[in-house]
Amino acid sequence: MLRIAVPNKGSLSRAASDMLKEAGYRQRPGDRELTCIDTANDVTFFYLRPSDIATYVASGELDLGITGRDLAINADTVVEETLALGFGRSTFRYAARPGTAASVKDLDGKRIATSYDGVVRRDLEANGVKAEIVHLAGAVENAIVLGVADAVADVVETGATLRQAGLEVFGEPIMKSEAILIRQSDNGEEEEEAVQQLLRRLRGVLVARQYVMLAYDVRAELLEEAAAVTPGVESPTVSPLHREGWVAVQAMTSRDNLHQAMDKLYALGARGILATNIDACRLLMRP
Ligand SMILES: Nc1ncnc2c1ncn2[C@@H]1O[C@H](COP(=O)(O)OP(=O)(O)OP(=O)(O)O)[C@@H](O)[C@H]1O
Ligand SMILES: O=P(O)(O)OC[C@H]1O[C@H](OP(=O)(O)OP(=O)(O)O)[C@H](O)[C@@H]1O
Ligand SMILES: [Mg+2]
Repeated sequence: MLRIAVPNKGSLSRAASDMLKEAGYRQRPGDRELTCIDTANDVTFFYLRPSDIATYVASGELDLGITGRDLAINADTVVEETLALGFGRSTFRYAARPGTAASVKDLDGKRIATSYDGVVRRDLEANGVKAEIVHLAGAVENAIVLGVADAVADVVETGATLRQAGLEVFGEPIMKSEAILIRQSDNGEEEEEAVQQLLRRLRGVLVARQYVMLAYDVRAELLEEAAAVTPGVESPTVSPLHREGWVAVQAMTSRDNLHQAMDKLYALGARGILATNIDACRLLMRP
């Protein structure tokens, strides 16, 4: 039976369970259960603090886990990123009172408050900066006004928390994060079929979220121009229409430029342009 770690609370918890449900797995009914057995798929899910998940996966006790890339890098253990899951996006940045610092180099000899000591230590080392790391469990933005640090290093999503604390980011982002699927690095074992299946299902969810199915009718002589607007993943499907000289086209189209594509098709003379959600899929996407 496959054993998978899922965040039990925090920013990633709900989205991780939702993604697994979309991929056809059973999830716990509430938010207090610590495990959930999915007998149909032969998987047990363990609900753990996201910052502990890399430790369990690295030890080999659990086969896979969902956590944040920043948390995985922050852990003392090494794990492998198997798949980026497209939610829980954030950046990890330094911040201080406006005008105090312009780059990481200005942190030499200063005190930096953070909950992510590992990420900060690595970044300071990479930049040859010697600074004191002040570990705090959370709400690190308060550390400057309360006098325990000169700068902070923390997760920034919208930037609202920093603004409220009167702080400004400075320097290059330390890292970009999102939720990722992790496994033990180099465990030397052939990937089990159950792992392959989970990966196929999660990739299917990613594609289903990213694409819509676009269908339209167009005059046959305009097909090449229309197909250039909607090339699909492999190639658009073209079917004859009862109406002489017209064809029906279907192609997967990225949500990001869906409306531009629909406008172009309409201008070209395509009609009956319909976009529908994809609920699930199995595809071989080119990288
Ligand atoms: N706005 C956000 N705040 C915090 N973490 C976020 C945010 N957006 C994305 N994340 C990601 O969520 C993970 C942090 O998970 P964690 O469970 O610590 O969240 P949390 O909301 O800070 O929970 P906690 O209540 O334990 O502080 C990191 O990978 C982080 O990059
Ligand atoms: O850029 P924003 O959208 O404001 O989000 C980032 C903030 O959210 C998180 O705090 P959280 O609510 O998890 O509290 P914590 O600091 O106690 O973990 C994070 O630590 C930042 O403080
Ligand atoms: Mg937090």
